[in-house]
Amino acid sequence: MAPRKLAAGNWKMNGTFAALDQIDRLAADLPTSGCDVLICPPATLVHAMSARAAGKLAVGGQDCHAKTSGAHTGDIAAEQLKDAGATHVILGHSERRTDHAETDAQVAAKSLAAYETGLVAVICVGETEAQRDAGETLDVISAQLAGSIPEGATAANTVIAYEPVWAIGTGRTPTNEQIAEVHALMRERLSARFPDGADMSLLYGGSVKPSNAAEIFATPHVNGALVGGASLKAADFGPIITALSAA
Ligand SMILES: O=C(CO)COP(=O)(O)O
Repeated sequence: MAPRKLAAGNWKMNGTFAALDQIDRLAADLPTSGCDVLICPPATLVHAMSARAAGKLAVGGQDCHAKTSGAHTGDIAAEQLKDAGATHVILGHSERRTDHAETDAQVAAKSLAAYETGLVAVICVGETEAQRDAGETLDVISAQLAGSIPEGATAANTVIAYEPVWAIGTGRTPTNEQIAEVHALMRERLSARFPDGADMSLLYGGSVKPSNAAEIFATPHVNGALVGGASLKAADFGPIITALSAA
C-alpha cells in the first residue's frame, strides 16, 4: 500500500456558521479522485460541517483531551468529536505546543485517545527558526516523532505533518531540499519503528498556497499538505487539492 494523498485544511480559530458556504463551493468542484480531502474547523462547526460535507470530504477536530470524559472545563473528548461527525483530529500543532505548553508525552496520550475512539490522529512536528539556525532541525524532529507518536500507530490511524514553526502564517517556505531532507528523515524513522511506517502519509504544512503547491507535492515523501490560511477560501484550497490530485 502506498501512502494515501491527503489535502487537509486547518481553519484554526477562524469561521462561524456563515463560513460553511465555502464548503458548498469547495464540494461543487472537488476532483472525483486522486486524493482525500479533510477540513478541521473550530469545534463549534464540526457537526454542521460534517452534515453539509457528507460523503464529499472528511471533517476533523483540532485537539482532543487524553481522557474520555470528566471534569475538564473547556476541553473536548475524542468521542465527542466522533459523535459530531469527525473522523480525524489534529494533535500537537505548534500553536498548541506554544499556547498551551503541550508536551510530546501529552500529544502521545491524546493520540492514544484518538486511536481508541477510531479517529485518525494528524500528529504535528516542526522546528522553530532558532532551532533551524542552530542546526538542530533533524534532532528536534527525531525527538518529537519519538515522543509524540505512541505505540500502536499505523498507516491507517496516523498521519504526520511537518510544519516548520517559522513557515506558519509567514509566507515563507523552506526550500524543496529542506522539505525533502526532513521528510526523508521522517520516513526513515517511521519505517524503522512501525511495521507499516513506509505507508504513513506525510504532510507538509506552512504557507502552502496555490502558487507553490505543485512544487511542494513533487518533493519526495510529501504525500499532501496541512494548510492553514489558504484552506479558508474554496478559491484557494480548491487549486491546492487539484494540484495534489494531479501529483
Ligand atoms: O499551521 C498551519 C496548518 O496547520 C499552516 O498555516 P498556514 O498555511 O497559514 O501557514
